[in-house]
Amino acid sequence: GLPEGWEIRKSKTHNRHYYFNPSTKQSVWDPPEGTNTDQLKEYFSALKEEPTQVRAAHLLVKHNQSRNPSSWKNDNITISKQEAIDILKGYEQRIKSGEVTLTDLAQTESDCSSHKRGGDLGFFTKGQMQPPFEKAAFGLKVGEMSGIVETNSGVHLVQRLG
Ligand SMILES: N=C(N)NCCC[C@H](NC(=O)[C@@H]1CCC/C1=C/[C@H](COP(=O)(O)O)NC=O)C(N)=O
Repeated sequence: GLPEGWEIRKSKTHNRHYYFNPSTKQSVWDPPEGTNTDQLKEYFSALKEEPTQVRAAHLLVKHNQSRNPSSWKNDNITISKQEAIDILKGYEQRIKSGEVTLTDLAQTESDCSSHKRGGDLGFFTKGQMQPPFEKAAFGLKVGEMSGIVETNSGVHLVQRLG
């Protein structure tokens, strides 16, 4: 709901939002002339729903294109990305059927060192994890599990814990 050319920025120093116009380089604290204040209110209330940090567990299957194709399980991972996806699809079905939990399966099957903690990565804010993983984790409700997420580490299932 901002007039053409304006965008909302978050000031870290003042921990509040301001309005910036990249072409004129103007930055102001109050919404510029012509702002649709109802839409602005909706924007900020939606923003409040998005958490600043989440806690998530993941089950990672690495493959031969992974940035670090080795893990506690296997010091030389050679399976293809498609094979990794097929394996993860199998895990996904078993978790969805209620046969096992992601946490249990991650303990023995995840190629991440977090397997020791059932895949639990603890709380993290934006900017810490690779973007596709962050996008998936922040888009989940607590308890919800993602579909297959691809990062440079490999392919993952992600479950939000908190
Ligand atoms: N802040 C916390 N708890 N730890 C730092 C995480 C650093 C972050 N890691 C990831 O994004 C990958 C994908 C999601 C989880 C994750 C775990 C990777 C996967 O294994 P790797 O590809 O490294 O061999 N193992 C650890 O980092 C990154 N920016 O690289």
